[in-house]
Amino acid sequence: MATVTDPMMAPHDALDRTKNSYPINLSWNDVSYSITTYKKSTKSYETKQILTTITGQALAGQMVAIMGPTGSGKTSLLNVLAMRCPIVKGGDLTGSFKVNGEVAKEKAFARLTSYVMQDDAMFAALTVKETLMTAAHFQLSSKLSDKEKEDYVDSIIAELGLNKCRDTIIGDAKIRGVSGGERKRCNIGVELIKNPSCLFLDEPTSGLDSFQAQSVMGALKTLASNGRTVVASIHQPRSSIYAMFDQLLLLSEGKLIYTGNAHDAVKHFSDKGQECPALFNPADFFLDVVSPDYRTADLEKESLGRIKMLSDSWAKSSMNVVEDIELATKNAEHNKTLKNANLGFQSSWFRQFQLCFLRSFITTKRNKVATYGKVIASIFFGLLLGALYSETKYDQKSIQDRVGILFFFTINQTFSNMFAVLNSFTGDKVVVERERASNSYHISAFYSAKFCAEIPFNFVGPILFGTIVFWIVGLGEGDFWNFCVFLVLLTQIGFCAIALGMAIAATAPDVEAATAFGPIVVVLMILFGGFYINIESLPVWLRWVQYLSLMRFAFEGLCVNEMKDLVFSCDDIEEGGACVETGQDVLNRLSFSMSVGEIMLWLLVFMGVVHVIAYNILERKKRSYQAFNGASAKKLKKVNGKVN
Ligand SMILES: Nc1ncnc2c1ncn2[C@@H]1O[C@H](COP(=O)(O)OP(=O)(O)OP(=O)(O)O)[C@@H](O)[C@H]1O
Repeated sequence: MATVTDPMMAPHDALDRTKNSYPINLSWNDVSYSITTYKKSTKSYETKQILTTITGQALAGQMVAIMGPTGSGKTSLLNVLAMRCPIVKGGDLTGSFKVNGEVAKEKAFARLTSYVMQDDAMFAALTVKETLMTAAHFQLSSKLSDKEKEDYVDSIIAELGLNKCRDTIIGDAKIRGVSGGERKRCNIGVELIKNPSCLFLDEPTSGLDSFQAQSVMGALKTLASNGRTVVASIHQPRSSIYAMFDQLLLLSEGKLIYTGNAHDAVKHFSDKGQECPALFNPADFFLDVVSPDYRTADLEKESLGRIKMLSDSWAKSSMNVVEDIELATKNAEHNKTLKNANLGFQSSWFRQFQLCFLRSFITTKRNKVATYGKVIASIFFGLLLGALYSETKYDQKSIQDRVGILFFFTINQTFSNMFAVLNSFTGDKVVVERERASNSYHISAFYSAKFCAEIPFNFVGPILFGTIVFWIVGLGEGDFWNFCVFLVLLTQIGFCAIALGMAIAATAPDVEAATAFGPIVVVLMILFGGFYINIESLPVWLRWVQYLSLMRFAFEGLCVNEMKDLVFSCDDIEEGGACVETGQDVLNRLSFSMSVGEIMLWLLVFMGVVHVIAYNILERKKRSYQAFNGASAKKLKKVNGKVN
């Protein structure tokens, strides 16, 4: 077993993963959680009671199961115990929760604990080893060598039985990767990296077959045996898994039915007249007894009556108390650790940037279809467009051709860059949320790394496309300097579009919302782009919108670069027709009056402002959690005027 420096303590305090130096004992009393919402149909406030006066404890060295039928409040209770109950409007959390007999600070507690969510949030293109190594670089002290970190990761891989798939990518619905069980174990491995003293797991066996479930729970039991506190919500454990649990907390309809020694539960139920048949899995039996049965009115009445009897009798039971004082005395020393836990980051900002950059870069690079597809499509469309506009000369017809092709460049450059980042950035946010909860990095390091990693792959295609078309069509009179300015403008437009994509992705709650909102933004920018309607023709009260349109200035920049020195022949004009003799006349007609330098500066400012907005949105989206004693219920009162 690897020995590694404890991430929370002095860097040279050796810590053996086979034992836990900082035991954590949790106790909670009368925990209730409700959500009050305003129902338009009844025009009144309704309170949904999710948890009702839950009392219990989870001690170091124990594996605790939170069981109950679906919707009984398992995840809600787990969130409360992990101090990660999301703030919901109208949410009210009351009761007390103590760590080693004392009230704990959320950040310090988060440092010593890990939470394995039900949905595995990892980068699909990274292998199991790369995923765990990245977590190790984020979570372990930078004073450890890479070799030490690798040994540590290898020990976790071995412990979780992931050796066979260590170099297989995680995968997702689109790319085939590791199996569901391996994915789940890898997710647990990520949370084990910081060597937590206490581990919360939401349905760790969901989606696993019976054998895989047994092996995952076996690994967790070993962790608990090493002095850690393991609390897991679990749906229907097989009997051998149930036998691993030391404590059982059984819920039904948000109420406590039993909490205490898991092996005494059968006797407790028997005392209440609910006899578990011989050779029956106790877990199955408990769920049968505490599940409401809505099939018929009679069955519903009978089952709800039984649940009420069981929960009422438990509420009156003398076992339904927790001794905080005893826990506090026992663990006074360890509370120093909790108070003095190092809340800072384990690696420098630059290292965080480097790791986030590498991860994003690898992710994009491994998406070969998209990467090579973009290059091939750029060459193909470049040649096609080149062929289409190859007859463009310097006559009057060519004015429309030139303006048209430049607006096409503007749309293409904005669209392709923005949409590439919309998808990838929105997907990344789920992982980022988990990593932020474990204080892995500054969000600024992630944000800037993501932007930089997007550049190379989104850069090549459009530049290739622009180069082919420029030379085939003979834009800018084939002048090399003009070509350089053209490429700089294309690059700037691409950078601005990436920034815009990041801002939309940061705002949108998910990929669907981002891809629905993205086209609306693009269409608005096209309308105010100066091609379909002259900017001088815009209603005065709407003119300000043009300053928000990337395309308006991008298009002006490309037009000015192309047109400023051009002279057009009037040979193809019919007699009496008006002739536009110079490129400057075209610019005047389009109401474009800025110089290329001014436009480049404007694009730079646009990009900077969008980045600042996007970054701030992301920064503010950090999840905050519900405090005890109804802080957010007051919020509802304030917002809506009254609470029932
Ligand atoms: N934010 C919320 N707003 C309204 N109701 C909620 C909210 N969160 C949870 N609930 C409700 O609280 C109850 C308990 O939910 P919870 O997810 O804790 O149950 P669970 O036992 O984990 O269920 P499952 O086994 O299906 O995951 C459910 O009826 C759920 O609909």
